[in-house]
Amino acid sequence: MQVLTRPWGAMHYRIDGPADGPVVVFANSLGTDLRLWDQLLDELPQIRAVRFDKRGHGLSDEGGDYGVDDLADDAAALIEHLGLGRVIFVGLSIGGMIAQNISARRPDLIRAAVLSNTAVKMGTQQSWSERIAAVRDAGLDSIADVIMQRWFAPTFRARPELAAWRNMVVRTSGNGYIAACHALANADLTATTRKLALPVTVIAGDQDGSSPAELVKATADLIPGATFHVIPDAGHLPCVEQPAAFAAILRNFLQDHSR
Ligand SMILES: O=C(O)CCC(=O)CC(=O)O
Repeated sequence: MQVLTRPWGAMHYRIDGPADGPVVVFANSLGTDLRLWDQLLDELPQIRAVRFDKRGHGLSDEGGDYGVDDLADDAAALIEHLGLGRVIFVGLSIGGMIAQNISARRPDLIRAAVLSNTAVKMGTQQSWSERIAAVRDAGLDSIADVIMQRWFAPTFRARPELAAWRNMVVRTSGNGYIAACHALANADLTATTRKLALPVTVIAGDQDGSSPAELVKATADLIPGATFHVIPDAGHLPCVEQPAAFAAILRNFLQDHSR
């Protein structure tokens, strides 16, 4: 078990893959922990994968109130602590906001970025306030079924693994989830993301109910030179539903941009 001590508490992380593989750092989404990337990493045994549980998720401490800047600072601290040099950074949803933010603020640490199912701004103050109130009043269990509908296409929702993904959401700390909702409500990365000056590829799912493909494409269109891919038969977590398709995109991107 590996932990980096941050001023707010313990941040859990994990490293897999060969020491001489291209280093890829992964940031996960709201209500998921670093197991989000398990299926994808089965497809990519050649990479050195560094994953972490952001504050309030997985095995990390809750970490109080924070914004996307703070989450990006946590990722930067991990990259520096491990002496990883300049990495490829892959982030999904709020993890994709971390990827945009760290790419803009710490280009000394990021060689290229993959933005999955994310945008410069997600949701509205009202939608996040409603979600925060629901979690505060009735817990994550009360919204878990609706989340599963946004996350997964119907074929995946019929699979037995659905129960495990639902459990992952329900077992997330309520305080941790609410703090991440506040960070999402307050984040608008338009000004910095449109000035990104590194290679970026952007991935959407054609059935994403949380960050629809058009929203994701609008962010891709803002970034000079960014490429854009839509993965078919995938909702909000294409690395889970279509790991081979996601891995093919990442493999090509790594070929062009690692070392
Ligand atoms: O997944 C995220 O990080 C935020 C977007 C979202 O609202 C996901 C969901 O539908 O729960």
